Amino acid sequence: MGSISGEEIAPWGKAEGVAKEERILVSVRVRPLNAKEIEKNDPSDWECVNDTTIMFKNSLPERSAFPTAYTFDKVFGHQSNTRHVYDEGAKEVALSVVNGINASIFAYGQTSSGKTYTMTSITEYTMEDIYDYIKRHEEREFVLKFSAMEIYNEAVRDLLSTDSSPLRLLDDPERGTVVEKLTEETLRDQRHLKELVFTCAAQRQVGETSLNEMSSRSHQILRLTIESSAREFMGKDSSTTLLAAVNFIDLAGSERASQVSSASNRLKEGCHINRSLLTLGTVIRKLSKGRTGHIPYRDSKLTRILQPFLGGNARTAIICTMSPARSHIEQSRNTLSFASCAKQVATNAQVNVVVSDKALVKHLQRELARLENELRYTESATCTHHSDALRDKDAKIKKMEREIMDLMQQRDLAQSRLEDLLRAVVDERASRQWEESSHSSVSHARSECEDGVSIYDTSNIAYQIADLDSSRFDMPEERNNYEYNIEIPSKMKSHLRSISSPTLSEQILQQGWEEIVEATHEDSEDHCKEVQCIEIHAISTSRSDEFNLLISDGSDSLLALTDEDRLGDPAPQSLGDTHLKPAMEQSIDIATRTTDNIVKPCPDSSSPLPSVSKVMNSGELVLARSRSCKASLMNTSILSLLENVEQGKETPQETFLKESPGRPRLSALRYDVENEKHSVEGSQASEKLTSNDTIQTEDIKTVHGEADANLSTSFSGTNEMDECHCHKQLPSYQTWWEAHGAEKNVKDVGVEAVLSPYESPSRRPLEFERKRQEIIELWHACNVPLVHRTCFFLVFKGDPADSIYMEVECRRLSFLRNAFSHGKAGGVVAEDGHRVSLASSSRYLRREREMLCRQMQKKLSPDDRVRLYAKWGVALNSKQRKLQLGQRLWTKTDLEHVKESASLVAKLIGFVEQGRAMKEMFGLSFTPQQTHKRSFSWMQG
Ligand SMILES: Nc1ncnc2c1ncn2[C@@H]1O[C@H](COP(=O)(O)OP(=O)(O)OP(=O)(O)O)[C@@H](O)[C@H]1O
Repeated sequence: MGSISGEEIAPWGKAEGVAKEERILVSVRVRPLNAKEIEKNDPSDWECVNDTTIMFKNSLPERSAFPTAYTFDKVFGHQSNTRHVYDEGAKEVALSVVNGINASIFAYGQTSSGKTYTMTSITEYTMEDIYDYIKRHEEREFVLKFSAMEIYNEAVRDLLSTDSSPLRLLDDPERGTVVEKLTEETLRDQRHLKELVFTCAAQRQVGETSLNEMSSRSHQILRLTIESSAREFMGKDSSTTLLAAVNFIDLAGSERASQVSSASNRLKEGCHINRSLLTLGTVIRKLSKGRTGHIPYRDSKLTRILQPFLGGNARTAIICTMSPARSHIEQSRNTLSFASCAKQVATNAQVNVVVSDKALVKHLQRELARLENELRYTESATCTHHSDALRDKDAKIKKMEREIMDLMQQRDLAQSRLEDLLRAVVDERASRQWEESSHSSVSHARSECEDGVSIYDTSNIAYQIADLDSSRFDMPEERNNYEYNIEIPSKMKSHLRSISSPTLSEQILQQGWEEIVEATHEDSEDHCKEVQCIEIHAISTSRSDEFNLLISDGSDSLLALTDEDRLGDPAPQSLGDTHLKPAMEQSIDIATRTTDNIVKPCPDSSSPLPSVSKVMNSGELVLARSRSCKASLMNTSILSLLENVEQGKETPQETFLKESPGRPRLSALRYDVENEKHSVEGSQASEKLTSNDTIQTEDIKTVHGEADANLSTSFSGTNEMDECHCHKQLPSYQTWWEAHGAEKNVKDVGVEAVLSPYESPSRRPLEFERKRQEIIELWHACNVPLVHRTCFFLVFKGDPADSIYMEVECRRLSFLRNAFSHGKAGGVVAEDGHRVSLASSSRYLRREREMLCRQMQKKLSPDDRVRLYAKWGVALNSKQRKLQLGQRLWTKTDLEHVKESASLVAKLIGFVEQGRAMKEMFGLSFTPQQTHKRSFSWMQG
């Protein structure tokens, strides 16, 4: 140190922009006791024990908060001269300016501590060294500028101007705070500089204080700005300029105003001085803790102007001056405390390189070219990546298109095969039926039909073909509960219309429909269980004297019985006319081909055929449908199950099995019989039937015998089809159905429904989930009974063969919901004139929940109930807990809730899954059947 050589200067441009963090260089200078202090015998309490440590000589009182020793970068005792202070405590920092680094040298201390004394000399030494450096570096051209200002009473004054009016501070986006109109003299030489410094000293505000006759009452800032450029490159594109400034800051005294006994203007100065110094102290303290948070540079003009030199882009040295006298102990401690804080402050000085316009343009052009290169490389890399990705995607798309084509071909093939199969089945059956019944029954059956014969189709698709062109649903008057109907598929209808014999049409339709169902199932063997059983019951009603030829299972046949029938009118013992016998025998044959679990319903000995013959002979018959076993299940098994549940009976699995797929009539009878017990209109016939609960073929015989007997007596000879029955009592349920868009909804339920959504094996699980969720929401929307929901939910679990049932359930529910929502606020009108509405179904739901509550008492142990209350969020200390639990079931549509609800309801009703038979029971029971008034039909009002 001590001199500046060319080597000390960073190579031009190399240090450009490189910030170097370093701490402020802090030194303390203790002046000698002055004359006054000596005169007052004010002892010196401070001793510089070495060049970095100063100690308080006297012992401190106990528990004193003040340290006895302070360490700084440099400590100068009273014997140190200013040259030494400069060399050790300021020179290195100050001369950074010639390297393009900003620098500032502060003098801080109380009045009369020697700030001006020290700073004046340091400024002078620095100037000398700078000019010395310039002399030794002729290869560079230097431009020196000098400016000076003072901040007096928070006003900035230009010390190089005679105009003492305060200057404004401006915020420049590039240069920071700038003093407006501040004179900046370009120095001609060193002497010029000395003159200016002298001028400043003369201009500076001084006054007398109790401690200093020539006290500097302002903060003085002398600024020397140095620009330097290598002469070699000057005027060339590559020329650069170093630009930096060094500040010499002689602060005003840091003492308290009270310590300065002076005139009133001194007190005012003190306030302003202290304000600036207070802010300076705060800034230094905050900077000493890091640059986090707000630094209040703008709180004073001093800190605002010096902001770049305080913890910023500058090297900084602070020389703290102090008096050793005991009388100034407090101020000395304050000074040392400030110095300690300043010691922690770090700055980030960097070489400030000014680039010429030409050089700047060149530099920017180079930078632009570099960036463009980078961009091109990135783009090409990205393009390559994208084109690869696109190729992959194209390949995938092509592969998927091929797969789609394959699947579509498979679908078309399957569809074509199915249609062929259907056509073949229907044709075969039609021709067979024709042959078997071609003797005489055809013409007779036709005449019967033309007279108003009502036919139920086999698949529980009830329709009436009194007029084939306008088939209507048969809906006996006394019915007040309904299930849904499904329209016959259009293909089947057209076949039906093409066949002249209604009886055959009915049978063909029946069998054809079953074939459709069979065709949609992978295992067609299972569907051979679907029994066609023709039973003929002659029914006479006292009101209408109508004759119905019923092809029916036990359920419907019983339901079709009028009061008079049930009262034991003798059945005809023989039938003279056997027009329908071949057809019925055929049906019976089919029935006998059923699997073992199906009770053969029509043994020869007790076949209803004689009765049928009799009825047919009368010419006043009602042809009831030959219903397959599956048709009966919906009306029988579940309903009987529910009835049993209500009556506290268990429904053992084996019983259910017996009653479900293979014993349609018996289960129906049993159900009806039990219902009849509760019916106001309980009949004698029913009572007879209740005497036998065991499911035996004999029962069936008995039942049929009874029925036949009834039929014989009810045959009272009316040759006309009751108009009322045909047009009023059977008020075109189909018309109602069609009017509500049901035909459109359901007519294609069969084949299309099976083919479309489930045609792709990969889509089946997804499609099933979607369909099931749709159904769940429709149940919710239509207030479908919980038992129905439960059974359906538990039965259909995604087997591919379930598709038709799911589709049918979905469509009929959609129809119902639409009917409810489209101007059917009062509900939909069933053909018997009863209104079925959301309100009525809601009432039913309420009753159903009450029923389930009663089951909870019977089926669940107290522990089970407590567990369930906890699970379902029913407070244990609340009242009517079972009812609360019941009311929580099936109230949401999320799958988890539905599963839980179904599980609990199934337990309560003793539900046991019955496999395919159970499904069929759901799938094809679409007819708006009247069941019993106490049935659980979910359309019940
Ligand atoms: N180190 C020193 N050696 C000898 N004399 C000194 C020293 N320091 C200061 N003095 C003398 O002390 C007196 C006060 O010094 P100076 O004016 O520099 O104090 P100051 O801190 O600037 O006071 P103020 O804040 O009131 O301006 C001067 O007469 C000066 O000559």
